[in-house]
Amino acid sequence: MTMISLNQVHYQYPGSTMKLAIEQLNIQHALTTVVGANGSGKSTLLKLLLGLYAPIQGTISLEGQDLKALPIKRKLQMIGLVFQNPNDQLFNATVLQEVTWGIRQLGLGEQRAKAALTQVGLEAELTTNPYDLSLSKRQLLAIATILAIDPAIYLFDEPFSYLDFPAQQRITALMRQLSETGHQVIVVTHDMDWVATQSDEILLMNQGTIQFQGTPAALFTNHDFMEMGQITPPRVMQIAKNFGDYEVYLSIEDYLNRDALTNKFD
Ligand SMILES: Nc1ncnc2c1ncn2[C@@H]1O[C@H](COP(=O)(O)OP(=O)(O)OP(=O)(O)O)[C@@H](O)[C@H]1O
Repeated sequence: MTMISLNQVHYQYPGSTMKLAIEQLNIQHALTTVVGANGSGKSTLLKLLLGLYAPIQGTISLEGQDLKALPIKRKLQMIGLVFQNPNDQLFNATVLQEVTWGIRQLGLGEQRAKAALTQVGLEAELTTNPYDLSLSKRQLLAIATILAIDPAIYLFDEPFSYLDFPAQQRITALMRQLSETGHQVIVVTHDMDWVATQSDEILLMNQGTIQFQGTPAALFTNHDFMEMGQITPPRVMQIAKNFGDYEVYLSIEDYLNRDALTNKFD
């Protein structure tokens, strides 16, 4: 797995008062989620990790190599971002051309395009114009463009906003598979049920800074952090609370096995 390190990274949009300031951060878990209130800097962090924005000061390094010193092709092979809105990512005339575009820039085998489309279930749409697809399928196509390149690090900015339920399940399974095969997956999401069940580690952002780095159980037992991030606990915890049970449950399975779980999170 690729070690991502941020050292004294500062960033500010021209003309904006929002300041991102991360003094020291190492991301080394397979599946990391980034949570926080609207405007706390989550998307900005992903764009800095992608190298789309350059820090005003400080260093972002991948496996000890300074991101800004990496040749562009190498960077594209190391890290890929699925944007929040697929319309920001798609610009070719057909689904196949869309997925082939990126791998052609990198000189990779074009057979990867069809394989990536099969992975997201779009193998029957090769000649469709991306803008004739439903928004859910368009988001799957945006994901396939990155899958075809298969970078070491996948960044997803609120990937579930446009996905229908079967597609959400498909992409969750895919992320799991990627994280289990040596990739690093970093997901920005407001879906706390998903965060609770899928995260190896959570980063909580607040006003451009990282305020918490740890496990789901540690986050969902800390009311100060939840308030800071305007986070509600997973629904299963809210339901248990209605029955007077204030324990930490990350999933329905945790709740059903609650006797066996006693003290698990202590
Ligand atoms: N291109 C930009 N120019 C100026 N300010 C920006 C720009 N993009 C974002 N900002 C500001 O930077 C701050 C952080 O934005 P960012 O999109 O990173 O937050 P976020 O945590 O991803 O929010 P959300 O959950 O709403 O997507 C916000 O105050 C936003 O208004």
